[in-house]
Amino acid sequence: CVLRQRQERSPLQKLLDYLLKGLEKRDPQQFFAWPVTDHIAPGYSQIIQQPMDFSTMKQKIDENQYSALSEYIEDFKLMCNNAMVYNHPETIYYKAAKKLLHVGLKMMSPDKLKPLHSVLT
Ligand SMILES: CC(=O)c1cc(-c2ccccc2)c2ncccn12
Repeated sequence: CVLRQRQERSPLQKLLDYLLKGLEKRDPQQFFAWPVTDHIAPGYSQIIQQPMDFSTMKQKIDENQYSALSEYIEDFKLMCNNAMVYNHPETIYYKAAKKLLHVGLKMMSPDKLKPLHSVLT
C-alpha cells in the first residue's frame, strides 16, 4: 500500500484539534465521545436526523472537511442540541449537553480566540 504521507496540518486544523481537546475535557463521562446507538438510546435514529459526536468531528478535522471555525461550531451545537431534543430535561444527558454547550461556546467566543490568532497563523 502507498504509505500515507503525513499531511501538513493547516492552521485551522491545528486550532480545531486544540479546541476539540478542550471540549472533550468537559465531557469526562464521555457521553459525547462516540455516536449514540439505538441500542443505548431506543429510537434515536428515528428522532435525530443528523447525529454528531466528538469522534465524527475529529474525523472531519483529519479529512479537512471544515473550511471555517463557524462550520465546526455548528457541528458542536448540533451535537449538544441533539442531546437536548432526544433526552428529557431531567436526564443527566440533557443536563450534560446544556452545560457543555454553554461552556463550549464561551471557550470558542471571539474574545477567547483572539489571543490565539497570532500564535496559530
Ligand atoms: C449524548 C446522548 O444522548 C447519550 C449518550 C449516552 C451514553 C451513555 C453511556 C455511555 C456513553 C454514552 C446516552 N445513553 C442513553 C441516552 C442518551 N445518551
